[in-house]
Amino acid sequence: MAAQLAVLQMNSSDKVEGNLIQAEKLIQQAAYRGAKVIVLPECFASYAGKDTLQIAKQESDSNGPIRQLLARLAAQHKVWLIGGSIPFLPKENSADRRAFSACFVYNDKGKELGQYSKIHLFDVTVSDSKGQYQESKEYMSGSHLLIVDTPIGRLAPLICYDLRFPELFRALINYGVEIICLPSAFTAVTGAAHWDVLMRARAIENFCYMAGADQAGIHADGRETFGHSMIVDPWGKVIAAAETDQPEVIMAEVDLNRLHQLRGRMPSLKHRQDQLLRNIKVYHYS
Ligand SMILES: O=C(O)CNC(=O)[C@H](CS)NC(=O)CCC(=O)C(=O)O
Repeated sequence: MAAQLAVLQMNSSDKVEGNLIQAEKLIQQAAYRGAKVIVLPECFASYAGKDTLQIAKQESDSNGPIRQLLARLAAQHKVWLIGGSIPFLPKENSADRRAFSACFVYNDKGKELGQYSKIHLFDVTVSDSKGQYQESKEYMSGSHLLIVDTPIGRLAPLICYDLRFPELFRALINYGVEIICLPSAFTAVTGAAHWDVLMRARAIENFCYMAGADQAGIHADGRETFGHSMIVDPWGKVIAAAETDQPEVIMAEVDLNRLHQLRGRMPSLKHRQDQLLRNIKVYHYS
């Protein structure tokens, strides 16, 4: 059964209220156009602000206003929401000074199913106006994966920089995942160099759909994100992409029959030689 998957491209500021209005408008648009699953971008509620820990504590349980809004919108529009990322600090970690960057997932009845917290943190030097990124200053790494069985397929969220770690995608494929969602805030510089290639590579090597919801444009601290939100099919074809660097809804059909047909015709996932590679002999002449 083919069904609609949507990714939202946003330009989030450091003002929560305006961002939530932007997110709600785009969710409404996507639902109106028939989306069954909607993916929000990384830091959709607040980006490049100074409120990470404050939001993380406010959202420490499902009564947090942002988590409540996502649950309400999912039920109201009867859509699954892959909730981008928000800062999150569970009560048991309340003494910590850093948060998790968490993607909360909601089914179409508004039930919060769980969250994935970003594992790989972007401590990187980029030749842009910000230069030195140190995500680990504000965030801690997550330590689990989340997989949900949705009406359009078995789906898992990862977040942004995770895209550069192919082993993480393989771990998900080993559990039968068919759609990998990537809430992101790729920098304009590294996005221009790698976003398209990495998104297509992950889709090709795992025969999965890739749904990248990216931040776009200029943000509160002057940093620029790449946009180019896109949906890539299991053959590596970009089947839907943002046409602008403005907030917009990008949608495509997911066809699981085609995904499994492709995996059958090119069973590379079955041809893996993990066992051999684990104990492989290596001859190194220098
Ligand atoms: O820190 C925050 O406030 C929110 N998090 C982000 O914007 C994160 C870390 S700075 N951005 C990325 O991970 C970009 C990855 C990327 O661009 C790449 O892998 O090339």
